[in-house]
Amino acid sequence: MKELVKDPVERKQKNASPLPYHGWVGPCEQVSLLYVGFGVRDASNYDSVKNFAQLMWPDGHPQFSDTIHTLATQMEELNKLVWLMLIDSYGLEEESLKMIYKTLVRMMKYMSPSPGEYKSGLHSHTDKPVSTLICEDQISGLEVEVNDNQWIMLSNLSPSSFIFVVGDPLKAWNNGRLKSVNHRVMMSGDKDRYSIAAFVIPNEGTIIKTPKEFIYDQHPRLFKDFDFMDFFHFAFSDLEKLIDSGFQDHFFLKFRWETAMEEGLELVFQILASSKFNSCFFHEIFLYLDFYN
Ligand SMILES: O=C(O)CCC(=O)C(=O)O
Ligand SMILES: [Fe+2]
Repeated sequence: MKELVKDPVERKQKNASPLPYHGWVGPCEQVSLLYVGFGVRDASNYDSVKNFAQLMWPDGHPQFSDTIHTLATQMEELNKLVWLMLIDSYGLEEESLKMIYKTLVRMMKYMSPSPGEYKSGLHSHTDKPVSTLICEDQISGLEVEVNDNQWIMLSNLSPSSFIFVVGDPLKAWNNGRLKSVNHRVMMSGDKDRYSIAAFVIPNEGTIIKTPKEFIYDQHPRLFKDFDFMDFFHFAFSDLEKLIDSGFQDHFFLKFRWETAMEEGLELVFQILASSKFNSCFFHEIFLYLDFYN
């Protein structure tokens, strides 16, 4: 990533895409003067990563391609695991959350602000992809809105922590039971922050539908079926919509990769099965969930 950021602008501009938030974004007023991000669509496919690397470096940087491809593949698996936990906790069939998608990997650098400053690195937003996994390089900065305008910073994450963020389409899928959290990046101190996020981007033509099991008298349908790509383009067509999309509220789940299988699954099942709770600590696992019932 450090090498990428040093590339000349003309080369970074080659990381372009017709899809929103898929390409290079340099420091700018709309996002943040501290933000730099690169995107690799379909990053669990080796050729996509190789194509990206060939655009960025004359020698194609095989080590970069191998690393990002491996990471993307594993993050994709981890995301599938979380989806399975969700489906299972609701007692649904796997089919109920099945879609064809690509994993978009974004590599981000947030530059440290001037001494003494506490400055935005990424404006507050909810995620438009179905779900997101984020890992960071030990420099904190990611904040979550837990109540109206009350933010908590996710700090001291272990190097093996991943943060799972529910996107607006996942909230729509389960009729608003899971909340898509409003989050942002705030920078202070003298160290730059690096993070990598894997986003689930359904293929063209995917319709997000709420299964009938989530719709009943006390919880009438909240969202119409919608075409993911239409929504995605619409959400990015105007930055204001991103900042205040009305999809606020919370669902945040952070857990250790290694423990996810054993303790994590168990715990998540238990917690999802019970309805009244706000937060819960268990070993390295932190869950922040807020159900409306
Ligand atoms: O870099 C991070 O920690 C968060 C990035 C993020 O929220 C996003 O790209 O949607
Ligand atoms: Fe985000």
